[in-house]
Amino acid sequence: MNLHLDIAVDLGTFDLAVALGAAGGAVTAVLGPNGAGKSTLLRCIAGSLAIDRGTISLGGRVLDAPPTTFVRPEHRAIGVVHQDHLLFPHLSALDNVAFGLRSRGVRRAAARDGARELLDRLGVGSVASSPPTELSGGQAQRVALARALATEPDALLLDEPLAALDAATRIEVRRDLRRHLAEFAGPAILVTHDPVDALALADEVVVLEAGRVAQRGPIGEVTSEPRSRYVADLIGTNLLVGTADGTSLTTDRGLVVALAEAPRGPVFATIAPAAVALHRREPEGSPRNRWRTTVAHLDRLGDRVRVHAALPVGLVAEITPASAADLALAEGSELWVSVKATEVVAYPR
Ligand SMILES: Nc1ncnc2c1ncn2[C@@H]1O[C@H](COP(=O)(O)OP(=O)(O)OP(=O)(O)O)[C@@H](O)[C@H]1O
Repeated sequence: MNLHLDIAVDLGTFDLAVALGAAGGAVTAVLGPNGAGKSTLLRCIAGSLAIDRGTISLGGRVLDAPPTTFVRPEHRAIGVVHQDHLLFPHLSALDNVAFGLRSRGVRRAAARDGARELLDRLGVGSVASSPPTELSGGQAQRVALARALATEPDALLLDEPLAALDAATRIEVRRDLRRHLAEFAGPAILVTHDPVDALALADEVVVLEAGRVAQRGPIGEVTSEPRSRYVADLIGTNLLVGTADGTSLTTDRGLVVALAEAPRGPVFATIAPAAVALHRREPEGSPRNRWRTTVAHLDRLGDRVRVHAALPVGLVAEITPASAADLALAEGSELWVSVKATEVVAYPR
């Protein structure tokens, strides 16, 4: 059961144009900054928003293909889990899960049996008779997943399913979700802001920016060769965009960077923040890349300090608090930055 879509939607101030395929049994994470169009994409698949052009099909069945075909949301066999679970407040957890089965014509007793079994499977059987207001965030999210799975959907859509949970619950629900997604035979699309969710849960990643696919592929590939500032920021690495001539690369900010081996033409390049060395005086010896700059700002990140060099150098270095103290770094202070040519990893744009 594969999901295929190639769609265009025009919302006036925003337009979405996306093509993607998601295989049965695979989890595809959709990542992207606020306003990139992630929720709009899910609404199109779920059927709460009709597309303007293109097609959406699931298991070969066409769900939306204007102007001829539009399958209503309740006939799409797609389960949806939202960030805020959206359980019916006047129904118990059990009846929330049974509701979907009832609306598909399953008799009351059988629907409640099915719902009870699912709640047990998801580890929330003990709160079956509680109303949503008496559930913790983690319990409510498990009930919401049970409700989505109850009708045996052909595909699952999860819109930031872990975002409303506290840190400890999030880890627990993420682990359970991983297990349930592994058992799910259809395609699952997971919208998330959190690269940890994508790493833990997804097989494939699609990065959306401004309504377009900026990058896609297996998660390891996307993170090892970022092709947008959004992805580079997400994984915390330096991304250079420029043109290479075989020995060096000139960035779009006018910085010339020596390379150990270089493709020619338009390239991206990454430099790990830990590979950016800082010095109070001009470094001696081998580094071919050395620049005099100032500190634009400093961030403390766990047991590391991230030092942002001013433009046009614009690189971020990651050092220990002890080194930051040795270097007497403060915003505006002068420093030298060096990077070995072998630490610059370039790949074609
Ligand atoms: N019904 C609508 N009419 C007009 N514009 C809309 C409509 N719905 C969403 N938009 C716009 O579409 C853009 C994409 O919104 P969307 O909610 O899909 O982004 P998102 O990637 O899910 O963002 P977030 O991460 O903040 O949830 C936004 O600029 C939003 O204002």
